Amino acid sequence: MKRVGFVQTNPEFGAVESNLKRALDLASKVESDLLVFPELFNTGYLFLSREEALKLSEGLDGPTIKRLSDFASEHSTAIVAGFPERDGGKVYNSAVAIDIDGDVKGVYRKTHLFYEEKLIFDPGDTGFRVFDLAGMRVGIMICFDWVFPESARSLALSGAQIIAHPSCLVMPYAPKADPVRAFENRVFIILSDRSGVEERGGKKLRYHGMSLISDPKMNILTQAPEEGEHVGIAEIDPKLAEDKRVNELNDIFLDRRPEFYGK
Ligand SMILES: NC(=O)CCCC(N)=O
Repeated sequence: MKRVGFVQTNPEFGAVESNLKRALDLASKVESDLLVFPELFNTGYLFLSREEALKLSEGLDGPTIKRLSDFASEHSTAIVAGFPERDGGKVYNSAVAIDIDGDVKGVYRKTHLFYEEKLIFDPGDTGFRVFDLAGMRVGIMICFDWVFPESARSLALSGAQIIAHPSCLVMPYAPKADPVRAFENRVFIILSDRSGVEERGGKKLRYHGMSLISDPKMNILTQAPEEGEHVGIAEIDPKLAEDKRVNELNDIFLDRRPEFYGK
């Protein structure tokens, strides 16, 4: 069995140090093998320009990743966390995967940018990736990726037992949809959504929280409320995600007929 969880936070835009501190203080209250932090958890979401995103972005050798890596090795907890990633002149809406010894296994760069993110970030170029974290196969999709069924399906076909879903939900659907994505792929999903309201540059965004952990049969094992900062933990058997059978004659992956599925 493994203990996995989400850390739902309400980051203050641009206040990286205090956002990091609050998230890690919350995370240190639990014992877990894997914790998922929200999309852009260290900076906040409501960037007003690409320049602002470049200014607040960091490489894998930056201070945010260092702090997360130190936490991972001190607590033997693998981490998936969303952050604005700088790579040369590019800036991505990314999520880092860090193993229990603090080893930075890599990043996933958000494939499907939402609305004005298209004016801020470069489109992700990693494709959907599965990482070995704490002895589990963990795939990552970021927020709006969930709308495209191909995201979760690609990760499940690549062997993900768990999908980490760091998010800043401005629409209320993902907490209803993620258990379905879990069921139709027979995987666990950890939705780690931020909460709170951001108001800047004449814009206002309200986030939905409702972080959750779903098992492969659509059971919600734990869920946070819409408001506030919360850690949610569930004890799971990742191997349950390897059983894709519906009954003795049907298997959701062996029965696929991609020749009829179009592009
Ligand atoms: N940050 C995002 O990608 C928001 C996407 C829309 C939603 N699913 O709320």
